[in-house]
Amino acid sequence: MDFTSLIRDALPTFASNITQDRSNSSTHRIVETLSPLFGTQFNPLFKLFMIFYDLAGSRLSRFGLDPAFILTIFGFAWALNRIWAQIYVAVCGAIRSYFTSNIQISSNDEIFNHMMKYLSSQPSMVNSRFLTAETWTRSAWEDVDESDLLTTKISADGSGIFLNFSNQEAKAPPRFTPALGSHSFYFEGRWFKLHRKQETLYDEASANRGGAQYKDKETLVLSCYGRSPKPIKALLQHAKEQYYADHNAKTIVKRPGTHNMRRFGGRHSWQTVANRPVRPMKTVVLDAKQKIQVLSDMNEYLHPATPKWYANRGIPLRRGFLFHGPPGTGKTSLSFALAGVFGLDIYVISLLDPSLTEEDLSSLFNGLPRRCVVLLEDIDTAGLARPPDDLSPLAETDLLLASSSASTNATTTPTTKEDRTASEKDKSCSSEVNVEVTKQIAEIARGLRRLMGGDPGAEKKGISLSGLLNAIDGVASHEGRVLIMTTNKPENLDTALIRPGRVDLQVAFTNATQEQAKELFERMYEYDFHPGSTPKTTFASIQEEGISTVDPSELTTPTIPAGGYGQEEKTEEKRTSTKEISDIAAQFASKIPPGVFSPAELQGFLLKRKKTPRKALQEVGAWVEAMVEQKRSGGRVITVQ
Ligand SMILES: Nc1ncnc2c1ncn2[C@@H]1O[C@H](COP(=O)(O)OP(=O)(O)OP(=O)(O)O)[C@@H](O)[C@H]1O
Repeated sequence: MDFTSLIRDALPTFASNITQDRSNSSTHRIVETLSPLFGTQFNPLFKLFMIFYDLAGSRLSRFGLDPAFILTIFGFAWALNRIWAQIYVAVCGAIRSYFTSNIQISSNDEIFNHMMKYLSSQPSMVNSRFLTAETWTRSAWEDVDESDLLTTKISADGSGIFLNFSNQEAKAPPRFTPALGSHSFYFEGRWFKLHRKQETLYDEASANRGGAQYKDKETLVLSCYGRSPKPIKALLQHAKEQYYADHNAKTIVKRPGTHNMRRFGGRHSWQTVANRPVRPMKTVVLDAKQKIQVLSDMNEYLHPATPKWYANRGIPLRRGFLFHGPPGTGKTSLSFALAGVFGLDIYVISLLDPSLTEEDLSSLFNGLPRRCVVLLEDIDTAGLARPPDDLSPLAETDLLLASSSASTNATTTPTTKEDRTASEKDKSCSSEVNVEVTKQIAEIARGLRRLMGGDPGAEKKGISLSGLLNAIDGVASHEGRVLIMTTNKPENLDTALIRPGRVDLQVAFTNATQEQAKELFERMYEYDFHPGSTPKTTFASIQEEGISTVDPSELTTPTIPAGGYGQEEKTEEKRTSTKEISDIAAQFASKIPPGVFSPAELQGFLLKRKKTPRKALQEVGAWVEAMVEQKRSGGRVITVQ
C-alpha cells in the first residue's frame, strides 16, 4: 500500500506540498538510505514519520530551528541513555559482585516470618508506597489494646452493658509488608536493600498425587555494602530476637502441619498453633512428691553435661514419661506446665489423627529441634492394636488374659485341686473360643467393607505399634527431646511401648482428693494482682457476694477498693481474704467425695461461680448429689451445673 499517495489524498493540499518540497532534504535521504536496512515492513512507518517530520519541520523552521538538528539531539540523547543504562548495569553488577554481601531467605524457612514481622514494624517500611496487605490474626494472649475495637450494647431490658465484639474483624488492622520488588531501609545506621521476589515452581510430588502442579515460593534477598555479610547476620539476629521477645513468657505449641506441609519433611512438617502464656506449675494440682520427681528428672536430663554422660555409657540420650489417669485429671496441663518451666516448645501429636501415617510420624520426629517436649496424646486409642488377622502372640496373650479374668470373675474361686484343673481347662477353652470369635468378627467386618466398596486394607492404615516404636527410638528420633505419652487406659498399652528406656517414669493421675479439691478452690479465688495490671478478681466482689446476679459494672470495670491499691492496705486485705478463702475452701472440700470427680469437673463447677466463693460453697452439695446420680445412671444430661 502506498502511504504517501494515501496521505496526499487525505491531507489538505498544504501538507502534500510540504511532503513534496522536503522530499529531497538530507533527512529524507538518510531515512531512505536506512529504510532498506530495517526491512520493507517498516517502510510505511518511515513514511509516516517523514510526514510528521515535514509537518513539524515547516513550523519549526519559522523559528529558525532545523528539524534535522533537533532530531540529531534526540538521537544523541537516546544513544547516551542506552550507553548509560549499559554502564549502570555493568557498574551495579560489578559493585554487587565485588562490594556487596547478600543473604537469601526462603519463604519455607522460619527466618522469613521473623524478617516479615520485623519489616512490618519498621516505620520506613510501613510508610513505603509499595506494600502488601496481609490479614493478621492475633492470638488471644497478644498484649494489644483492643479497647477501641469494642463497642458496648445496652441489653434489651436496659439493665446492663455488655462487651460486643461483632465489629472486631472490621476494625482489626491488616499487617503491611514490603510488596514484591526492591526496597531499602536502614538498620543501625547502615543502608540495606531488600528484594522480595516470587517464583512459581513445578511441584512434581504434588502433581504425581493429582494435587496442584505449581506452587509459589517467595524469596527475600537482603544486601548491604561491604564484603562481609556480618551486618545482615546481625539484622537477622535482631529480627529473630524481636520475634521471640514476647515469647519469653510464652509456650509455643506446635502440631503436625497440613498434609502438604508434611510432604516437605523436617521442620516444615510442624506448624505453630498457639503461643500461650506459660502455665505456672502451681496451677496444676498434683501430689507434690510426683511433681518434684518429674521436675528433677527432667532438670537432670536437660542439663548440658548429660549428653556426655549418656554417650560415655553408650546409652541413647532420651527420656520418656507416661502420664496416665482418667480424663480431665491434668495430664496435658502438667505437660504444658513442664514445657513452661524449662522454656521449651511443645510438639503435640495426637495419634487419633486419622490423616497421620507412619511416614508422617517419622518425618515429624525428624523435624524436632534439639531440645523440646513431645506430647504424644492418647497412645492407647491410636490403632496400635494390630489387625486381628495377624494377631501377634502378644495380643493373643492379652486376649487370653482378658478372657481368663472374665471367667474368673464370672465363677466362684475353685478350692480343690480338681476344681482348679477343671477351671483352667475351661479358661483355656473359653480363651480359644474368644480368639476364634474375634477372628471371625474381623473377617465379617472385612467382608462387609468389601461389599460396600470400601478398601479391604483400610484397617491396616494408621499408626501400628512398630511404626510408633520406630519413630520413638529409630534414627528419626531426635536425641535430647523429652517424650511425654498420655493415656486414659494404661492397661491397654503394649508392654513393648512402656518398657524402661521408652518410658522412664510413670505418673499416675487420679480423680480429685479432698486435699486437691481444696487446692483447686483456693487457686480459683486466689488474689490475682500483678504489677502493671488491673486485678481481675477483687476482694470487694468476694465481700459483696450473696447477690444472685453479677453486677454488670463488674464486667466492664474491675472494682477498685476505695483509696486505691496502697501497699499496706493491699497486704492487709490479702492476708484477711486469703485466710477467709482458705476456710471456705476447707468446707467446700469436705463436701466433695474423694476420687469421684476429676479436677476438670470441679473446675467447671467453680468457673460458673468464679467471683462468688460463698455461693459455690452453698451450691456444691446439690451439685455433688446431682452429679453422683448422673454418673450412677450413666446419663449425659446435667441437671445441676
Ligand atoms: N490436676 C489438675 N490441676 C489443675 N487443673 C486441672 C487438673 N486436672 C485437670 N485440670 C483442668 O481441667 C482441664 C482439663 O485438663 P487436662 O486437659 O490437663 O486433662 P487431661 O488429663 O489431659 O485430660 P484428657 O485425658 O481428656 O486429655 C484443664 O482446663 C485443666 O486446667
